[in-house]
Amino acid sequence: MRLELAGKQFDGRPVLGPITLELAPAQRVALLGPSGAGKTTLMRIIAGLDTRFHGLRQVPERLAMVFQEPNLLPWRTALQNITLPTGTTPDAARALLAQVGLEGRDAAWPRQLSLGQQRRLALARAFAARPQILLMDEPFASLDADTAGRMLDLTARLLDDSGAGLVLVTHDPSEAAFLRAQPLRLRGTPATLDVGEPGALPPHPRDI
Ligand SMILES: Nc1ncnc2c1ncn2[C@@H]1O[C@H](COP(=O)(O)OP(=O)(O)OP(=O)(O)O)[C@@H](O)[C@H]1O
Repeated sequence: MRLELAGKQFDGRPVLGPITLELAPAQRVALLGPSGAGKTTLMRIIAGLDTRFHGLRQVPERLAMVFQEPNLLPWRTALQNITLPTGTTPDAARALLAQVGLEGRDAAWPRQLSLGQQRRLALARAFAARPQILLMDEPFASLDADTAGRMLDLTARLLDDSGAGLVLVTHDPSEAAFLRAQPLRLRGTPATLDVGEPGALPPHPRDI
């Protein structure tokens, strides 16, 4: 993936300055920075949800996104929430449900699931799309510590198994460290990316 952003404005107000972000296959990065810095704006540009920017965007064919809100289809079962948007088979979807701790909940409606379970379902749906890069915008926010910890474990395992790359938006550097994502800080107005110390890149899981 390669993004060469010349800049991004909202109503004439510059929010993001020149930013170049390149991700090798399976590379993991975390976008950090204070509230309002432009993390979600940058993520939406990477995801292709915001095309009103100056610059160049090259992304692989399969991207999947996990938001803070699970964004499930309310009138579809847990299983259908995986199979319908991704085209994956019911058997593969059941296997993913089991991996995220929702074994046997195929027929549950989203409203019958807790927020933590809904988020795990959204995570299963994202991995069902067999993404080359997973985009996550504060996926562990507003969960209790236990549930957030379990989601982090699960995400780490699914990333290791799939070899997908990661762009994570978070306020919490420890989440980035846990997922072995290189911390990138958005600083200034308009914001640019500070890639930190050279050599700060954590080892790739396959190299450990
Ligand atoms: N649709 C929009 N229209 C106008 N301004 C916007 C829009 N979306 C975001 N902004 C502005 O762009 C700036 C960056 O917002 P953004 O949501 O990207 O920040 P963030 O770093 O993700 O913040 P947080 O950590 O609080 O989620 C903010 O000043 C925000 O007010």
